[in-house]
Amino acid sequence: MASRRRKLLKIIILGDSGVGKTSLMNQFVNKKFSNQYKATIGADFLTKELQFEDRLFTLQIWDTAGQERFQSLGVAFYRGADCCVLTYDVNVMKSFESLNRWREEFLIQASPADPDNFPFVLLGNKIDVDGGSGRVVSEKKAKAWCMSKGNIPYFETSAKDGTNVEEAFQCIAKNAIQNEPEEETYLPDTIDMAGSTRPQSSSACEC
Ligand SMILES: Nc1nc2c(ncn2[C@@H]2O[C@H](COP(=O)(O)OP(=O)(O)OP(=O)(O)O)[C@@H](O)[C@H]2O)c(=O)[nH]1
Repeated sequence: MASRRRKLLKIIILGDSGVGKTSLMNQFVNKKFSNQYKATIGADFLTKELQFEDRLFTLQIWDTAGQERFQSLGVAFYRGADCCVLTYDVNVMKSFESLNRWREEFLIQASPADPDNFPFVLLGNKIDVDGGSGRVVSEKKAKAWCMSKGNIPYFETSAKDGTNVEEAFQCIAKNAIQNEPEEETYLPDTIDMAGSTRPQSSSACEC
């Protein structure tokens, strides 16, 4: 039987410590959420398969450490990324103010061929907290920032109740697919990736 090949898409999630990067990834891949906080050390990834227009893809989603003392990622880690997900907490102004730094850091480390057109997606997380009464970053302010950076797609999410998580990752996948060059990285169908989960299928979005 002919082996079908899956194209590998590398997604990197960046943002301040505690904004919910790990939780967003777990909600998307495993449909699970935990209230407990466990700091990410270095980076960790989960994978998920998806089908888009008759082609199979494997999303390799890298969750990185927000805490400076746990950041130990070199240039090699960032290279080859197909989409970068910037994340902040809508209830914490400092996490929003850090976005410029995270974006710059990514562009320096990954040095994409066309930095002006590299796909970023912004997630404003924890919109569920206190029914939204404690938020300090308005949607308008976040969208203005996105516009100033070349119209980055923006989603307001809750990793806790799942609001917009599927939609956001569909958009992330679509942007990653569009960014992937003709020379593609493929995975054989039989590969067993350490640390990965058994993914579910889904299709990409219109974003
Ligand atoms: N209410 C609420 N809590 C959340 C949400 N997302 C994450 N949390 C909580 O926020 C805390 C931090 O979440 P993490 O996902 O570990 O944050 P992180 O950005 O990965 O943190 P680092 O590993 O330090 O970079 C945990 O206690 C989560 O349960 C959300 O959407 N709503």
